[in-house]
Amino acid sequence: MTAFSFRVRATDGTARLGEISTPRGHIRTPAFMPVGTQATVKAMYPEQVRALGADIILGNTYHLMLRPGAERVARLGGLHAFMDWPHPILTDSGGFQVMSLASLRKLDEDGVTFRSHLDGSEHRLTPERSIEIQGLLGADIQMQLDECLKLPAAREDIARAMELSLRWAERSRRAFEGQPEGRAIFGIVQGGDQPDLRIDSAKALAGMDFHGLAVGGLAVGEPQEVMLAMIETVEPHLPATKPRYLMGVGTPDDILEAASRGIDMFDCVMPTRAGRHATAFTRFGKINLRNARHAEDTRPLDPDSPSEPLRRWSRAYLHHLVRAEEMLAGMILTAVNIAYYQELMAGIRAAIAEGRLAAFRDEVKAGWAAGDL
Ligand SMILES: O=c1[nH]cnc2cc3nc(NCCN4CCOCC4)[nH]c3cc12
Repeated sequence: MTAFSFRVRATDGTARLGEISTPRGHIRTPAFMPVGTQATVKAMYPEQVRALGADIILGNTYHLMLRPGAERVARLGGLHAFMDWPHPILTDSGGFQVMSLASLRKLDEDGVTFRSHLDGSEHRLTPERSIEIQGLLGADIQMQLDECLKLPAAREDIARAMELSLRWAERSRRAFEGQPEGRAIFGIVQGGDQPDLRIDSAKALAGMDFHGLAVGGLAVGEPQEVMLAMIETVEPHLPATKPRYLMGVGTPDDILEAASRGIDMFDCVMPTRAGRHATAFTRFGKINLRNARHAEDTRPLDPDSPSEPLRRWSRAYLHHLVRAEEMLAGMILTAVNIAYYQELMAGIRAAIAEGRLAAFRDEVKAGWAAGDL
C-alpha cells in the first residue's frame, strides 16, 4: 500500500510545481479540486470530471453526514465505490457548512451542536466525530474540525477562534491515528486578517505532524488584497515539504495570484455553480450566455481550446439552451467551466516548470481584459 507523499518538482519564486501521491492516484499541483458536495460534481458524470483533467474532487462532510449518513455510505462501500470515482477524494470537516447552512448552532469547547437544514434534526460535530465521519466516507485527505470566522471580525474573536482551532487540531490529529495507511489529515491555519495570529497559528500547526496544511479563514468577505497579504504572511512559516491548500478559492484570478504565492491546492463551487447559471469561464473572461448578443453567433466559445466542450457547440445553441431552461445548458456549461479551470491549472503548472509564471500570469490577465471574441 503506497503511503501519502508530496514532492516539489520545481519552483518559480514562491510558486511550486509538485505531485501528491496517494493510494488512489497522483495529484498534480497546483491542483484545482471540483466540488462534489453530495457525492456528485453536480451535472457531471465522474468520468467526464476525470477526462477534463481533475485528479481529485472534494466531498462535503456536512451534507453527507445528514444524507445519506456516514455509516450508510460506509455500509455501501465508501464514497469512492458509492459514486464510482476511484481517484483521490478530499473531504472537509463539516464545520464551515454548519456555520453557513445549519440552524440553531451552539458552539462550545468540545464541538458544535446544530439542527439540520433538511429536517431540523439535531446533530453534533466534535473533532473526533468529524474525523470518524471522514474515515467512514473513506476520504483520502481529511480536514481537522476548525472554527472559521467571516471577516471583518474583532481581533479578540479572531484570537479566540484561532486558539480553539489549534486545540481542535490536536484532537483531530489524535483521532486520525489508526486510519488505514496512505490516508492523510491536514491542519487549518486560522488567524483572520491579523498577521501575528496567522503566524502563531502556522507555527503551532507546523509542529503537529500533519500531512499538509490548509490556509483557512479566507475568501470569507475580505478584499483580495487582504487574502493575498495573509498568504504572504503565513507562507514562510508553512513547511516547504508539505502541500498548502487554500480553502474555498476561488476565481481564476484568485488562483493565479495565490499559486504565485505558494499555494498548491484549491477548491471552489464557482465553476460548477456558475455553469448552472448560464456563465462560461473562458480565456476571454466570463461570458453570460443568457445575453441576446449570442442568439445567432455561430462561433464556439473558444475554437482554440484543448477541451472539446469549449469547441463543440455554437454560442447560439448554448444561448438557446439557457433561454429554454434545458438541463443540457447546465451540463455543458459545467463541463466548460471545469475544463477551463483545469486548463488554467495545467498552464500554471507548465509555466512554473519553465520558470515563466509571471509572464504566464500577465498573458492570462491580458486575455481576460481583452474580453470576448
Ligand atoms: O477556514 C475554513 N475552514 C474550513 N472550511 C473553509 C471553507 C471555506 N470556503 C471559503 N470560501 C468560499 C467562498 N465561496 C466562493 C464562491 O461562492 C461561494 C462561497 N472560505 C473557507 C474557509 C474555510
